[in-house]
Amino acid sequence: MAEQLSDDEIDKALARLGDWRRDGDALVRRVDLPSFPEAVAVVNRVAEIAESEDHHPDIDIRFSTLVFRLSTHSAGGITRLDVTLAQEIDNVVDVARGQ
Ligand SMILES: C[C@H](O)[C@H](O)[C@H]1CNC2=NC(N)=NC(=O)C2=N1
Repeated sequence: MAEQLSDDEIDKALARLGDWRRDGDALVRRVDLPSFPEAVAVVNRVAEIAESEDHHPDIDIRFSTLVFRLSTHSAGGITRLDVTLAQEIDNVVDVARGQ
């Protein structure tokens, strides 16, 4: 089972994950997409990745704005699984934006 990262390890991960912040026991990123269908397409792609890894984000969908919250429930905090998923979400968002 993945273990909680230390505060220092989380800070180092956040330095690489520029669009993410820490909120207590979770990594959080807000993403603004141009439209609702594009936001849902990002959610669907992230859902595929989450299923394949058996590691699932909390996702808030409000029109074309998404907020992802990543935490490892079984560990009670942030683990390497959350850092990996954050990077993968960044990749999905970049592709959706054509970057
Ligand atoms: C049984 C299943 O493997 C577990 O419930 C998985 C599913 N997805 C999960 N997702 C997250 N974010 N944390 C978990 O601890 C977790 N556990």
